[in-house]
Amino acid sequence: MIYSGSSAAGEKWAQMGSAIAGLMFAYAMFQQYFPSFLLSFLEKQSRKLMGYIYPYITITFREFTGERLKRSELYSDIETYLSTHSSTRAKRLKAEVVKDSKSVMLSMDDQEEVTDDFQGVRLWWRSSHKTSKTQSISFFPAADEKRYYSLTFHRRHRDVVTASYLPHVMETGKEISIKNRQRKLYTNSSGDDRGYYRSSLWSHVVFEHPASFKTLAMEPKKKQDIINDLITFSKAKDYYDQIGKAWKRGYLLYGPPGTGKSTMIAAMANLLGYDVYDLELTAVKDNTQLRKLLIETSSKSIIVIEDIDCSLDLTGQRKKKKEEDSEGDEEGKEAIAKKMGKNDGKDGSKVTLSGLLNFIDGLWSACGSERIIVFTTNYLEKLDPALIRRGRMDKHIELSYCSFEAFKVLAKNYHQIDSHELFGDIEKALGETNMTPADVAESLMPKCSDDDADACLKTLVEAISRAKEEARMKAEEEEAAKEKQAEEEAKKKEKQAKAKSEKDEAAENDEEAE
Ligand SMILES: Nc1ncnc2c1ncn2[C@@H]1O[C@H](COP(=O)(O)OP(=O)(O)OP(=O)(O)O)[C@@H](O)[C@H]1O
Ligand SMILES: [Mg+2]
Repeated sequence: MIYSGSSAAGEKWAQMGSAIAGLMFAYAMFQQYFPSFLLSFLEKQSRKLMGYIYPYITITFREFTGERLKRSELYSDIETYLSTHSSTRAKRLKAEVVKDSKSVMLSMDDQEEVTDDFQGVRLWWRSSHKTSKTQSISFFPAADEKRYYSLTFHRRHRDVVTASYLPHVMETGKEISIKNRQRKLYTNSSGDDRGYYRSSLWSHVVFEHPASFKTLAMEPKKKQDIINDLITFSKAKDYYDQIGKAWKRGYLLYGPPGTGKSTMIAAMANLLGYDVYDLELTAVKDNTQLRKLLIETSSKSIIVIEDIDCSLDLTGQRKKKKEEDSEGDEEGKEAIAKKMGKNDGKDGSKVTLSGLLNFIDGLWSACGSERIIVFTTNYLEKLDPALIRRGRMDKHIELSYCSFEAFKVLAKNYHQIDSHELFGDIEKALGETNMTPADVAESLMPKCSDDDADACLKTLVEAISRAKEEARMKAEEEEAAKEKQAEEEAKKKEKQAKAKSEKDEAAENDEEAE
């Protein structure tokens, strides 16, 4: 239980404060007139005396610790813990919006004091801040103001506080923040777009994509298989520890445009409650920046690199490598990739294949945990085998043209129907034509308020037969082009043969004349 700062405690502390001030003054007088051995004796005794009359211990928890001014996790946990425990009691509160911008989290304002009871122990929490007195101009406005929480308790409860109370605060704080977590969609901005020095490499917006596995059009068995894989991964911390692998998993989503690759990433994030880091490789300066970006990602996140084949000329690097280096050892790879990196400089990014491979599966990839890396591509065959080998991309998922099973999911999403007389025709037509789920979805979407399921399904049947006709014409055109090419080649060959025979004849005539 937490109560707001009781006046009894306040008075008690005020009295103690004046007693201490008196002692300090007396101590200053002693320092002037007494020899040092007597001073140290008196110091010891006064400390003992202080122990009797002021038996309280205070622990301070600062907001920022460490060199990189990283916000202390413990501070955040305490803040969240006190937000639920103290907001009903404290009189001055700060408000912050959380979770889908629908709820507000209240936390203690500065200089506010609350008390908490834990296993019969009374504790006092106080939030304060110190403003730096230096006159220097700072790049970091936040760094001048140092916030901290102080926790005061009787020294006889020291063991309870350190062994049970603080872990309880951390655990409860973490639980509450997971519940309130507002998920984020991050993107990496190029260096110039960023604000002042030392700001994060990532910028973010709230992640609110409505996609889910329920609405994703796909064969049910395949879908369930992916869901099971994801859930198993998210619960496998101990297993990954046991087998000595970093707790991460790579997915490669491939298939033609409009088959639901991006939609599936959103569904994955929604299923697991992870943040999404959409990594734009072309905006990454070099391999060092790529590593920094990786370090700055949080756990419980999905790192996405869309259209990996377009992001960098990775295959080109590898091909060159193969030409120049037949051994295929790791060092060779590094050297060639580095060389190619120089060439890449002209289009703004110096990220190399080697840098990317290290990002996914190197030593640095193990810092942080519970991360999923997803690559998407339209052309699987364009990718370097090193990039998509198991361990880097553990699970390869093909998203292909709309099957009848996938269509049924879309029909249910868009019109809440499980069957219809047109389903038979649609099943037959979809079996004969390649149509993406995006195209099917577009036909199923009502175009005016009068459009019902009947109308939309008819539109779809028409769209499929149009697509079939287009595909037939395209195939015919291709066939005609092929025939034309073959004809031209035959003509060319004939011409060459004729020219050769004429040349031979001329040579024979010359010989005869001689
Ligand atoms: N399998 C699917 N299930 C549900 N909707 C889908 C599916 N595939 C595509 N769509 C719909 O089509 C649109 C495009 O899909 P999406 O962006 O996921 O395709 P993509 O595979 O990422 O394409 P690209 O390769 O061009 O990036 C989405 O808005 C979505 O509504
Ligand atoms: Mg996409």
